Amino acid sequence: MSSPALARPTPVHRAADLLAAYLPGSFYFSSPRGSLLADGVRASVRRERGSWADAAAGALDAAAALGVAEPVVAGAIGFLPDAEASLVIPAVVRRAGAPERGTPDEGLPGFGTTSWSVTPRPEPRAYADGVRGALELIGAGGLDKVVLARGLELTADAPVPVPALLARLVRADPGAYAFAVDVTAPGDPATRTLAGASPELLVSRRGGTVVANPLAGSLPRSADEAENRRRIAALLASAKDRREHAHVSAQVGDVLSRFCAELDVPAEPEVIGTPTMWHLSSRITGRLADPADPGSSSLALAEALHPTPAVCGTPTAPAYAAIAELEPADRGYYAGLVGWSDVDGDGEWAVTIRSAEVCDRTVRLFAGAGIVAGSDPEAELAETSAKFRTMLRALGVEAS
Ligand SMILES: C=C(O[C@@H]1C=C(C(=O)O)C=C[C@H]1O)C(=O)O
Repeated sequence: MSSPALARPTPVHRAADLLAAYLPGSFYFSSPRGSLLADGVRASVRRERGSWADAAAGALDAAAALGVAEPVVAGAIGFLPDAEASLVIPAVVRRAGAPERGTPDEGLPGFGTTSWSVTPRPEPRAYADGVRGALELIGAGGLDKVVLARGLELTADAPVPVPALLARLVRADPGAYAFAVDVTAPGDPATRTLAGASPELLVSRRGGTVVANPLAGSLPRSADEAENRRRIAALLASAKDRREHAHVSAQVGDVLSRFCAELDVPAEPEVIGTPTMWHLSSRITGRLADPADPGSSSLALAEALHPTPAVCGTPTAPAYAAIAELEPADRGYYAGLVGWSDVDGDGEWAVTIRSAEVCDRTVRLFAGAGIVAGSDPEAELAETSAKFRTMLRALGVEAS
């Protein structure tokens, strides 16, 4: 329960208006809790050493001292420990409710006339070989789970309209954590944007209440409802998927227990669906021991949790090493985190999966799958293909 001093003003904007006002260079983030659109840069958050959360707290305090009402830090952090990050204190922040569900499809911007060239990196066969390599590392001991990803590089015949892409992502799944973040790096030929619709909440914090919702253990969604019921039952009954999931919920629970006075980790996962996938899911809730501690901000919690075994593996260090050995490309912002955190420490951070980096006519995307003893290389390859569909459909590359 937040005290009156912490209460946010009622949003004055409609969710659809915020989405329509997004332009490349803005920051957009929507979730079942609400939407946020941020424009302009009051300050960039930089760190020499130490955590992003400490750097962000310093920047938020400096903005508050200058009289900025309710400053927010917003942006994304890449996968690797020393990865690139794009975190700013925006000049203007607008908030609205969650995206409305069931909006009619007319007026949905399309990519109808765009033709694409699609290059898998690596080739699907090489990915399946990588999964075999991961199974060997697991068999040798010291590694229980590793998440292996593969990439696609797409080139369109015209610049990709990121506002249309974002609108299509939100329309396809209004319950997703949808985002678009400017991640332009020095040397990029044009604005580079990370956009996506993630099903996975890394952590959210409101007052003293913390929620994390790790996912692991997946099957593609079918067009046939009877088949979907079979798949949901199969996922719940699969010992391999349960093991894959248990690594994640245990680690997330362990990390949050360091911050929480009360913590509820469900004994059993449930199944959640996206328009393209089914996932085993654990909604973990807790109450912070000391919500006033700056070390318990939503960004500090997110950094403590990242990378969970949902995107890296268990134990973390050998999983990082296995990814460096077996994945040919740097993940960039994929499998990192995206979100916002305010001056009270409240905020939301999602895992940057089902995402792509878009720069002019090129799109780079990744999808991964968790490998444990008993994983089948062909099934893992098929799982990554299914996970690509979230972005490919939104880009109009693949018919739904
Ligand atoms: C790594 C991805 O997804 C993650 C891996 C999952 C799995 O292995 O079952 C499920 C959901 C995500 O936590 C991805 O979408 O690229």
